[in-house]
Amino acid sequence: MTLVTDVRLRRVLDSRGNPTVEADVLTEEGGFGRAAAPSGASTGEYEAIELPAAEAIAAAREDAVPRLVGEVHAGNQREVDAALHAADGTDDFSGIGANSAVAISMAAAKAGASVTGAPLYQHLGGTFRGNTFPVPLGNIVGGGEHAADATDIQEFLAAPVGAPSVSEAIFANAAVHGKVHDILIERDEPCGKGDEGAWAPSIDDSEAFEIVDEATKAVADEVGFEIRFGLDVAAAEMYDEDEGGYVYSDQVRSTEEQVEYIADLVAEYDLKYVEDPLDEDDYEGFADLTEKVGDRTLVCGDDLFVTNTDRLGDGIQQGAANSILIKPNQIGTLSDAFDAIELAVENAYGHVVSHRSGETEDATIAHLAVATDAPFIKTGAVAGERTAKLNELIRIEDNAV
Ligand SMILES: O=C(O)[C@@H](CO)OP(=O)(O)O
Ligand SMILES: [Mg+2]
Repeated sequence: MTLVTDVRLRRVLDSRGNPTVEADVLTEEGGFGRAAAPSGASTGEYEAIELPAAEAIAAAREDAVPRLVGEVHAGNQREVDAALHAADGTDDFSGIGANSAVAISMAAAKAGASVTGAPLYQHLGGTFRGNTFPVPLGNIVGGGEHAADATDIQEFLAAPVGAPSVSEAIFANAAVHGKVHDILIERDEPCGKGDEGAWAPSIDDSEAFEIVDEATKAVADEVGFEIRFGLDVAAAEMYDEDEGGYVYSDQVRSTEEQVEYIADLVAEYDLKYVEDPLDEDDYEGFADLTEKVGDRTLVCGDDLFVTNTDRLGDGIQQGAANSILIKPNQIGTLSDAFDAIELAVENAYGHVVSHRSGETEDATIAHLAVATDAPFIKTGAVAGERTAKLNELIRIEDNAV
């Protein structure tokens, strides 16, 4: 019923204005799915390889499309993703590009869903999904690789943990984003936005903590539920062995100092979430910090784990982090992302489904989060390519997909 009859690939724009891969998958019975690959800026060293879009498309047309058309069923995700791996022939998707792979993998899932008539989250997660929703982590202020002359820490993320519904959580994050703008104007700190729509003022991290703390508290008072906040430190981008550790604008912190610094921030601001607080090779540092603060906050591995079951397995063994960021394009297929989620869940690690800094209107990750009962989703607070996912969550909640 879902035999693939055609796969079409094209270059489209991502939110940074770069070309990315869009895939259409067509099946018997008129099934159709379309999806596009996102793209990172603070990419992890161990991620699957993204090729230039034109190159990825040419390679996929040559090697993958013949293994898909007339050969696999879009409704059988493992069959589709195994064909992508076989076509690629490497262990990091450097053959056809993780961007071609993930676009085809997600488009096939949508095509499979369209034939059965089920919403994508239900096709992926089964009939018992759709009643629980992730807490959206909303990027409010940021810098790092996502904006020049802004904070050292890449993302300050609102976490509306007490929201009674996902839509109220989403609107609360937008309100925090608006409140931060008001405070910045009061402080005479006019600014633009970074790649994900977060404010990117030329302030230091300590001022950003003050402002985000004030804004989350003010909005929590207005809406009447708890809003905490968290960070993506993206520490691998700061780490420089030759400099002796983590290079901030005003100082260099050794690994021990970095662990202490983050633990102090968790205590002082009651942080709900800390992503990539240490370098992507430092399992030990992650384990130290998790030991110190893991009972009160989520310590999340993004560049550390890169949605990869081998790296997550190592982390579980060493007690490094207590949650994993899930980015399908880091690993190349939905099947691989599901494997990482299953391993995490089996080991009581939380999973946080995530966008990339370069995004499209594609809303697959909203469905992936609901399908897997993810406790959190990180997909921005404002900006069209971010609201595409947030508004899809609102529609899923409203049974309108
Ligand atoms: O570090 C991150 O978590 C992501 C998304 O916020 O950024 P990028 O896509 O640039 O890796
Ligand atoms: Mg990150």
